[in-house]
Amino acid sequence: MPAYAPARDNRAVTESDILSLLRLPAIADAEDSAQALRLQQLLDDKTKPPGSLGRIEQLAQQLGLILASEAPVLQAPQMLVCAADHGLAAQGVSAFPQEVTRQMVENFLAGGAAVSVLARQHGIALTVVDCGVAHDFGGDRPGLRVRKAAPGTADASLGPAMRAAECAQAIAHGMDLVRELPGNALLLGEMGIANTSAATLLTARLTGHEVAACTGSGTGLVGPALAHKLRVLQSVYLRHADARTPLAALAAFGGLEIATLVGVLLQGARERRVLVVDGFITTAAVLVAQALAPAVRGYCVFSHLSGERGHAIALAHLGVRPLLDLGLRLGEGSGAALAWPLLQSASLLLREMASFAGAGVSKRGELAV
Ligand SMILES: Cc1cc2ncn([C@H]3O[C@H](COP(=O)(O)O)[C@@H](O)[C@H]3O)c2cc1C
Ligand SMILES: O=C(O)c1cccnc1
Repeated sequence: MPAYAPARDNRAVTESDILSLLRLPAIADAEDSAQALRLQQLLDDKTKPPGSLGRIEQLAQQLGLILASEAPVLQAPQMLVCAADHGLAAQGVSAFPQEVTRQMVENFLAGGAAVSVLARQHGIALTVVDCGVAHDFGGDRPGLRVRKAAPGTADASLGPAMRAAECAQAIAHGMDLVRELPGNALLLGEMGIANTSAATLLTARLTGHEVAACTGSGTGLVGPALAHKLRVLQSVYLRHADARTPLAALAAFGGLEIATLVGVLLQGARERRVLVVDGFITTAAVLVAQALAPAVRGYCVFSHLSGERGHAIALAHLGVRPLLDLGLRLGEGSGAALAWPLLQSASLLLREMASFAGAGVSKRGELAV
C-alpha cells in the first residue's frame, strides 16, 4: 500500500461537490426552554443551597435536555478513537514519524495507550476506527473497525487533502458507525500524526483567527521546528484561500479522521446521544459539524481545555467552557475519559438527590423571623 493516497488533480473541492454525495441528518434542538426551566426547578428543589453544585448543575441540566429526561441514565458509553494519516506529515510538521499512527492503533488494541487505560478504568467500551491509516490492518478485529475512505490524505501543501468523494465517504462512515453502536453517550477521540496541523488550519479558517494564533507545538515541536510548522501551515492556508465553507475547508486541509468525527457528531446529535468532546482535534470536528448544523453544539459536552494553542480559540468561537483544565495535550479521547465521572455524577445527582419536601429539610426563607 502506498504511503499516501496517489496524487490527485488540483481542482478545489467545493461544499456542493461533497453535499451532492451525502444526505445530512436533520437535528432537533436539544435546548428546549420549557424543559430547561423544569430541570432548573428540579435542581433548585434538591437539598442544597440553589446553585451550590456549580457547573455540575448546568451539566445535569444539559444531560436532561439531551436525553429528554428528568432522570437521565447514561447507558453503554462508547469511546470512538478515529485514526488516520496525513500527507502533510511529509513536510515535517510533527515531532513524530507517520508510522506512529499505525503503531498507536496496535497499542490501543493491545490496551496499553492512555485512552485504553482510562476507558478500562471507567468501563467505557473502546472502538478504534481506521478511517484512513496508511497501513492495511487486514480487516475488522475485536475493537477495530476498518472504515477507510483512502489510505491517508494527500499532502495539503500540494493540493486538496481529500477528494470530494473521499470526504463524503469518511463523513458517511462516521454516521454509519453511530448507527451500529449501542448506548446513549459517545466519547470522541482521535489519532493521526500531523493532525494538529489539519485542526489548526480548520480552526483558523472557520473562526477567522490568524494561523499563527492557532498554531501550537502538537507532539512537542519547539524553536526552529515550531517556526517551520508555522511557515508550512501559513503557506497551506494561502494555497487553499478559496476553501471557505466548512466542507471545502475540511477537504482542503484534512483529515479523514476529522471527517469521520464530523459524521459521528451529526448522527450522534440526530440520535440525541451525549457527545463528549476531547481536545483540539475533536473540537475542530465540532467546528465543522456545528457550521453545517448549529444544533450539534447543544449535544456536546466539552471535557477539557487542551494545552494546544488553538483550542481556547475554537472553544471561544463556539461560546463554550470546558469542564477541566489539566494541561493535557494528548488527544486520543483521554480528556473525554477523564471527564466521564463528572457526567456520571451529574446524572446521578439529578436522579437521586432528595428534594426539600421529600427529605423534610426546611427551605431557605421558610423559617419565620
Ligand atoms: C506516541 C504518541 C501517542 C499519541 N496519542 C495521541 N497523540 C496525538 O498527537 C498527534 C498530533 O500531534 P502532531 O500534529 O504534532 O503530530 C495525534 O496523533 C494526536 O492524537 C499522540 C502522539 C504520539 C507521538
Ligand atoms: O488537544 C488535542 O487534541 C491534542 C493536542 C496535542 C496533540 N494531540 C492532540
